[in-house]
Amino acid sequence: MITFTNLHKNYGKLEVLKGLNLTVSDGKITAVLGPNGSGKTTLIKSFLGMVIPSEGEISFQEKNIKGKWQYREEVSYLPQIANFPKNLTVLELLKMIKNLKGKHCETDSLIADFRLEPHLKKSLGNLSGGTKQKVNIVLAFMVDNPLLVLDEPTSGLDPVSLLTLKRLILSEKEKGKTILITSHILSFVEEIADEIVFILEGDIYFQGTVTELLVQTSKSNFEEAIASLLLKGHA
Ligand SMILES: Nc1ncnc2c1ncn2[C@@H]1O[C@H](COP(=O)(O)OP(=O)(O)OP(=O)(O)O)[C@@H](O)[C@H]1O
Repeated sequence: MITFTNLHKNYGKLEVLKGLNLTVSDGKITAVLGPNGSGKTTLIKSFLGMVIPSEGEISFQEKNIKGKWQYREEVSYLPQIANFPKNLTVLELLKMIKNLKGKHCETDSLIADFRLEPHLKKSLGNLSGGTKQKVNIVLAFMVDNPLLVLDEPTSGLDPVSLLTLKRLILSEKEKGKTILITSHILSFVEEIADEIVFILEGDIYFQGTVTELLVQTSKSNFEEAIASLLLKGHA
């Protein structure tokens, strides 16, 4: 379980998170939604220790994470933007990361699932955006960790790869893992998420299931329900 309590984050004068309170339950897929710039990545990076909150507390499995790093060994993270070294090949990068992890890493099935074999000997700098994202996905899923934090994993993927990713995430959930995800692909979120968290104006504007969101917004479909939340933010 991850708990954010009274989380504030300012970048200079810009107040991004304004006393946010959120609990992310174990064994569920929780999707964090919100307009561009609402603070989704900031929230995720605060949990990972990559952004230092201005105020507030974050705990993981009931322990405050402040100043700690060991908990990160239980977390697999897919960053929104992967900055790969351009001159390495895909295979070289995978080998390097496997060595650094020092844990068992399972890449063969992921490479096959995402049809990456033809790209293994290519330099990362020469890959298309979608293929780079597939490498990013392999890196995030290759270690068997109980918590997966996925920042825009759908970015640039074609429909077949999107389906492969969806199946992969659901199979990880079946193993009892906790998945925290951001995505702007609403059909994807609607299909996989157990819990929707909508961030607006620096705080949680809605938290609940898709069905609860439809009831609260009096809309008949998920897209319209999200649009109505977004429009409130622009009102
Ligand atoms: N290191 C930084 N320094 C200054 N401002 C930042 C920094 N990181 C993020 N911001 C600003 O904080 C706000 C929230 O950014 P964040 O990336 O968390 O949003 P997001 O909800 O993930 O957006 P998107 O949907 O576009 O990915 C934005 O206005 C962004 O420009």
